[in-house]
This record gives sequence, structure tokens and C-alpha cells, in this order.
Amino acid sequence: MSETVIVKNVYKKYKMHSKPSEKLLDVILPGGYGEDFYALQDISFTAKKGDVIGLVGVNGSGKSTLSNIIAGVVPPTSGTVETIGQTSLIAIASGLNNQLSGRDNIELKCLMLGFTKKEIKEMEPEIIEFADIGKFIDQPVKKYSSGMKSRLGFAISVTVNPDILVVDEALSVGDQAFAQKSKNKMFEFKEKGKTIFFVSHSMGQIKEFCDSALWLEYGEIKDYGPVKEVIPEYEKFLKKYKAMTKEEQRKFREEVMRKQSGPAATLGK
Ligand SMILES: Nc1ncnc2c1ncn2[C@@H]1O[C@H](COP(=O)(O)OP(=O)(O)OP(=O)(O)O)[C@@H](O)[C@H]1O
Repeated sequence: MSETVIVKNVYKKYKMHSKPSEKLLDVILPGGYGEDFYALQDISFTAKKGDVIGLVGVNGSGKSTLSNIIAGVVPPTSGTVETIGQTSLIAIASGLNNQLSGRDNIELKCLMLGFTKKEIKEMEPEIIEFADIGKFIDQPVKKYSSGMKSRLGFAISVTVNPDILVVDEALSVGDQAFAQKSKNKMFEFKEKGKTIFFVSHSMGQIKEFCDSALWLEYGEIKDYGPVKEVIPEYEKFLKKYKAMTKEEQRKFREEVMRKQSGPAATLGK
């Protein structure tokens, strides 16, 4: 089947700052300021039409960074991401403009996705019905609860009917009825053969919904393959990881990253 997402040698570098003044120096100095930190290192993989891929990894392993890069919200520092088709990111912080009303946000987000005003007017009722936030649709988003924001974000992202969906923990928010409605929509997309990336800390959700899993370990791909093969290994690791003290977890992270720092440092990125 045809490839829809091709990720090649992707690195994402952030600068570490311990004080606001360092952030300022980073902006004004020509070479920037702060120690380099790699949230992603040399990530390469492909996904095909119909693939439903669970992104797993402990906190800070780079799942959100990779989701945002696949969705085109954040650029990689180096490397390339090719997506074939319309990509839509569903995330808790779904990039809504707080000053604008829900209705204006629908228009803005859809315009940014390349829809015409006429197309947006046609999609609007469906989005509003799915979001189910009543009269709040004409209120500024800053007055919304976090649940309402995610409902609106989710409704926009699914109604535009994307080919590639990146879902970052969105299904765990909101009330029971909305969670079920979102879940049904995701299964409908799966049936339609879309490419879906699904970030979750719930192995139950990953096993229920995904066919393959991509396991990130502090910025690198530890494993990528069928859920049945990757998740049991990840669960074994998680059991050990969760039994560690905070200090042991910190040391474990440092040890993994120390082994990784060689290639990134020599690449000079
Ligand atoms: N804008 C940023 N500036 C600096 N560091 C960042 C930035 N965004 C993410 N990071 C760092 O990159 C690493 C990966 O973060 P990311 O949020 O992608 O991980 P994650 O696997 O999604 O974690 P979680 O499960 O906790 O959401 C973390 O160490 C994080 O602190």
C-alpha cells in the first residue's frame, strides 16, 4: 500500500535555559545561547495508508515533539518529513486563538488548512454540532473550559476529513459521552483507511485501537513494529521503570542520553 508519511533523519534541537535572561541572550546573540538538547535524534520511518500507529514512551521521550513535527506545527531542526494528503493534529492544546470566538476559530483554522469561505460555511454546522458547546460558540475561546476547547479542537480536526490524523492524548479529555463520540469517529477513520498516529499513555487504548507501535526512548526510536510485538516489550520495560525511584529514573535517562550524545555532538547540529 502507498506511503503517506516519510520521515527521514529528523532531529529536533532545543536550547536549555535555566533563567529568563538566558532565553533573552539566546534570541539576541547571533549563535544563540544555552546548552543544546536533542528532543529527537535521527528519526526515520515510514507510514502507509491505513496504518494506525501508537506513539509510546515515558514522559519526555519526544512523543509530542514528533506529533507536532508530523503535523507540520513545529519544524524539525534538520531532516525531512513528507506527508501525502491533508494532515490534521488533534491535541489538547489545539492551537485555538483565545481572543476569537469559537465560530471565528473554525473559520481561521479551516482557512489555514486551505478551505474556501464557501466550503467553511458548509462545514460549520457539522463542526458546531459535533463540538456541542451550545451558545459558547459565539463567545471568545478564553471563556471556555479546557474540556470545551478540546471538544471544539477535536470537532474541527475531524470534520475537515483529513487523510493523516495525529491524535495527541485527546481522547482522554472531556466527559464520557464526548469521549465515546470521539472514539467512534476515530474508529470510523480507521475503517476508512486513513493514516493515524495516536499518542497515549494508556496501553489499553493503544492495544484496542492501534495495529503498530513506535516506541520512543529519549528522542530515539527504540522499536517500531506490530503492536503485538512492541507493546509487550514496552510493558516489561515500563514495569521496571516504574519500580525505579525518581533518582534512579533520572540516572537511567542520563545514561541513555549519554550514549546518544555522541552522534548528535559529532553531527554538530
Ligand atoms: N519548546 C521546548 N523547549 C525546550 N525543550 C522542550 C520544548 N518542548 C519539548 N521540550 C523537551 O523535549 C523533550 C521531549 O518532550 P515531549 O513533550 O515531546 O515528550 P513527550 O514524550 O510528549 O512527554 P509527555 O509524555 O510528558 O507528554 C522533553 O525533555 C521536553 O522537556
